Amino acid sequence: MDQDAIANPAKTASPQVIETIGQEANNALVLSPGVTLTLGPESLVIPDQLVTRPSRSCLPCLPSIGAKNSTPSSIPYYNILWAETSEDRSWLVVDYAHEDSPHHLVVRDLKFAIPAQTAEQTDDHMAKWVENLLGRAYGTAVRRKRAWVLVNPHAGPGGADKIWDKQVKPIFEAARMPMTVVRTTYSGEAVDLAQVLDIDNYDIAIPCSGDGLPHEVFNGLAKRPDARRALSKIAVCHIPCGSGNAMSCNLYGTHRPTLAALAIIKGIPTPLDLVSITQGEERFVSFLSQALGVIADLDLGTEHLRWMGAARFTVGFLMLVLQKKTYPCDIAIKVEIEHKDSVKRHYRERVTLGSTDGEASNGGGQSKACDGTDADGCPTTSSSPSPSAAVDDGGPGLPPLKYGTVMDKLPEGWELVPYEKLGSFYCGNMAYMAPDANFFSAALANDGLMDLIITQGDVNPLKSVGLQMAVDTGEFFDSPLVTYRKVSAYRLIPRNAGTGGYLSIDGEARPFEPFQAEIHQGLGLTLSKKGCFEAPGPLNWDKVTTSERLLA
Ligand SMILES: Nc1ncnc2c1ncn2[C@@H]1O[C@H](COP(=O)(O)OP(=O)(O)OP(=O)(O)O)[C@@H](O)[C@H]1O
Repeated sequence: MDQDAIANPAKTASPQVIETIGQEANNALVLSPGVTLTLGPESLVIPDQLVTRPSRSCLPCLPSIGAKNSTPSSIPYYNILWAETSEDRSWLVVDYAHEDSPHHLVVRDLKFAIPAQTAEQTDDHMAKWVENLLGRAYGTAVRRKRAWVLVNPHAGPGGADKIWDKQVKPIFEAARMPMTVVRTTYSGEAVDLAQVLDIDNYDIAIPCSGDGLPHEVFNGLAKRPDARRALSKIAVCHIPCGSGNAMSCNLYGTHRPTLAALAIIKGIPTPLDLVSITQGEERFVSFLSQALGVIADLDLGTEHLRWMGAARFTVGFLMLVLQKKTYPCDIAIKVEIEHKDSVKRHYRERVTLGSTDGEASNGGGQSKACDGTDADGCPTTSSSPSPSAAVDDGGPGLPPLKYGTVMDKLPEGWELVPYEKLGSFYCGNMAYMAPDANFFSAALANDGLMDLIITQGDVNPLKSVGLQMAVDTGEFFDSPLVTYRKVSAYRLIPRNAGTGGYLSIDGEARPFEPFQAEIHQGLGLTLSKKGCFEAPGPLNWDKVTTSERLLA
């Protein structure tokens, strides 16, 4: 076969009717003798004749020349975005994402001609082959999800417009996703837009932003008269363009926009717990975290140090711990799992071990809130509801509040405990709060529980620094300086409310005033890679088994 024919199989002298090979009828697509596209176990195998390798660079430290235009010898199914034939079946196009550098993916087409002589069974075989390929590429993920995209041009360090245009949009286009794109023009616009969104026209919402815009989208959906349907119909996703990007880290295990885009294309629906917050007369939802104390001050109180870049957090942290700053407040907590060992056990029981590769996944869909005494030994949630609490009437709006609002009398059975020397109150719904900041390592997507961390402020500064470093090493959970509990509701009253202070909810500043929180299991919807968070879980959580065995 001459070189030209290899490059363009349509030019082969004697066109071949496409045939099948062996028993794997729909796995092989023969383009001409010896040129076969094969559906392998994990990837699409490209015949040697179509593989083009980049020329090697003269210096090992430089990328190979033409790397972007090369065709690999196989394409993992996960990277395949779409495949289709032209109407006359003379062309087959396979679109795929190719990670040609550690920093981004490039979308490219693989085009080649099918021999001219096509019979009816050829058409049929080809359609089946393409369907087979797409089936392997998408698994149970919905193809061509209809996306409502929001781009915040001011997110994080800037550049969300460019990230969207240059890196993300081409990948979504290659996956043939129908899209409506909106560029936000003012703060709060995403709330307004989500409130009136025609939810029957879309499957997913994709903020290209920090964590602020997903917070707004959840809240816009939550404000609708049909809030429950809207929140369970529209999967709120995230393209990371901010500086923290917690949502993307947890759901897709990355803060790189192109990898997040691919994870969204292949993502599977995952119910997500949402937390109702009441403050004054207001009720809104939180999907990520609530913080008061050192963490909130670091997040919101170091704006004046922004010129330092990421160093502002280190400098701000050192300033706070040297002052041994404390944040006196009163807190009533509806604790569901009190001890760290029980938290680990709860986590472990909801994690399913991958049967073949041993990979752990905290399989959210099966999880169940501890709302009664069960095998876990979880305490019962027997507190009497507050006067304004209502029985869930199954109405279309947000679920009624079991424990009323912050304006109500304290629910029966709740006790306000004084925390004179609080260092940090940090409540989380997801594990990572930023890349490499896995604060809530036992968090599950929809166990109907919030993870609550409390630390004291009057700690030796060196110990505080060590504690911060323990977040990086994964030893934070086990630190004796950390109280880690699973809770379903709480009320927090800062002592010096109204005097200025920082309260951060999903990373956004809220008035430094009393508020109450209550979780709703699986009220929201998102897409994740495996139906759970991409976080490793508490260190040594398997050791619980050993101690339990010893106890037994
Ligand atoms: N066009 C706009 N002009 C001003 N503010 C906007 C605009 N669009 C969105 N916003 C607001 O920007 C705020 C922050 O958004 P977002 O989380 O996307 O970025 P970020 O806070 O910079 O991210 P990070 O906290 O990770 O650095 C949100 O409250 C949102 O309402």
